[in-house]
Amino acid sequence: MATDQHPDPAAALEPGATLGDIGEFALISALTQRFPQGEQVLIGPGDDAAVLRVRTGHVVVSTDLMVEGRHFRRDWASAADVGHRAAAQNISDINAMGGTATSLTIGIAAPVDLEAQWLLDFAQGFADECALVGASVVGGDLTRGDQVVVAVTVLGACTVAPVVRSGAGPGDVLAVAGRQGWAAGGLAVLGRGFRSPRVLVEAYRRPEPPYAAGPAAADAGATSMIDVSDGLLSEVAHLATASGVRIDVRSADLEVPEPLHAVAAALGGVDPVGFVLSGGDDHALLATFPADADLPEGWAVIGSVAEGEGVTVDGAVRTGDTGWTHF
Ligand SMILES: Nc1ncnc2c1ncn2[C@@H]1O[C@H](COP(=O)(O)OP(=O)(O)O)[C@@H](O)[C@H]1O
Ligand SMILES: Cc1ncc(C[n+]2csc(CCOP(=O)(O)OP(=O)(O)O)c2C)c(N)n1
Ligand SMILES: [Mg+2]
Repeated sequence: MATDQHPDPAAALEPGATLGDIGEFALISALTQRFPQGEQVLIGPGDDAAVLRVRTGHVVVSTDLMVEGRHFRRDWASAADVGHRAAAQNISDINAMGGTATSLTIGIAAPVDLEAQWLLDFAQGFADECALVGASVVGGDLTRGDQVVVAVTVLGACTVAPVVRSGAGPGDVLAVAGRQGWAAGGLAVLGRGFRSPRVLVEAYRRPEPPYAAGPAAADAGATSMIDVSDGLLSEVAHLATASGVRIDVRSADLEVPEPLHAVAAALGGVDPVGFVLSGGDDHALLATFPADADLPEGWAVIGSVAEGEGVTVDGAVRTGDTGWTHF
């Protein structure tokens, strides 16, 4: 529902045309034309704020930033990949509460000499990822910056009570859903200047969070849940701390895909399980369930919850990397 319509500059975009060539309002128009509006949207992009219809008694909200050079590199991923990732990492936080994303806003800072096509491809990737869960981009902001920075806010809804980090209890099992460690393998490969194994590089560029697994876990009685953005062990530690329990991860139960073995060998014989234990960026889900719960499809047990505190791997505290930290 854009009210400030301009001709779509993508239709006649000169090759290499920059943001400076196109101008702010034509760019906003071109961006919003890529964002279809769902039936929950009463007023979408184009006014001072969006207006949404709320179906449940509560709204789930999360926000995440992506900074060029830190979360992505334009020479390592296409604009569409970065768009997919920006949407995915936000939608995943709603998934990790057991909810479903409904609407997102997207703030973008970008250099004046950035190719306009990059921004439009980014928007298309973002919109395509949102479409996987039926969410709409309902607004945003556009400003000049020295590097590309993307700030996304996502709103969602839960049909049952949200699954928080603090509900794990002794006797529960720890389970994972989705790929874990693949993106870290891809990042390691790109960091060494290689482009294969392709499946890992693609996993880094475009994560595939298990969007159905969050609501399914909530329905199945999950006692706590979190998504893996930083690293499996550091996210398990968040569950353990918030819940006041000790969580043990059984390394033999972790799936280590074949390409990770190949990368680990190529990197001089490092332990491939390390990618799974401390890798981020895949947005797998971790949840605890009562021991007698029927785990929904896609979930696999990888550990157990006991009285105490902290995280152990095979009963021992693991020294070394547990996940990404910014400071
Ligand atoms: N600048 C901030 N102001 C307020 N709350 C914040 C800020 N940064 C992080 N938080 C909150 O701290 C919690 C942990 O943040 P974070 O580690 O980024 O979680 P996630 O991995 O789910 O994105 C979240 O509830 C988040 O909303
Ligand atoms: C170019 C590049 N270098 C390194 C990484 C790895 N990396 C950067 S931030 C991050 C953790 C997740 O980001 P964060 O901002 O902490 O997300 P949040 O936990 O708030 O969801 C990881 C694994 C990357 N994705 N891209
Ligand atoms: Mg965050």
